[in-house]
Amino acid sequence: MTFRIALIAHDKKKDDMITLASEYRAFLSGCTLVATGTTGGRLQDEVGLTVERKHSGPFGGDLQIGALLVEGQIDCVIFLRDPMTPQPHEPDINALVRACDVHNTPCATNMASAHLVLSQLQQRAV
Ligand SMILES: O=C(CO)COP(=O)(O)O
Repeated sequence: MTFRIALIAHDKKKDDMITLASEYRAFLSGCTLVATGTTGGRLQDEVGLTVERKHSGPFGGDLQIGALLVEGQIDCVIFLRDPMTPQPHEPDINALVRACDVHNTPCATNMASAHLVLSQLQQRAV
């Protein structure tokens, strides 16, 4: 079984995303991955993952991923949000998280929940 996973991280959480993706690299390399622009670029360059890159978050990337999710093309969202820094595209961020709730799609917004979700999916993929 293969999963379609969206990976997104705010700037101060991008190092955490790289750490997370490196830890789950073997599993993630067997998944279909989509990411916002800058996050996706780092995942490609630093972890060697193949990632479909959407626009950067402030330029609509969260909305693009939200649209895919609404169309049933995303199984899980890992969205490492920065709760300490105001974001210019806060409405887009809220729209994506809301879409996850509307469509009952797992959405991990911090490292602890991301580990739980990815380890569970990894087990199911075997
Ligand atoms: O802002 C983001 C999510 O809201 C992330 O966008 P980037 O991956 O392009 O930095």
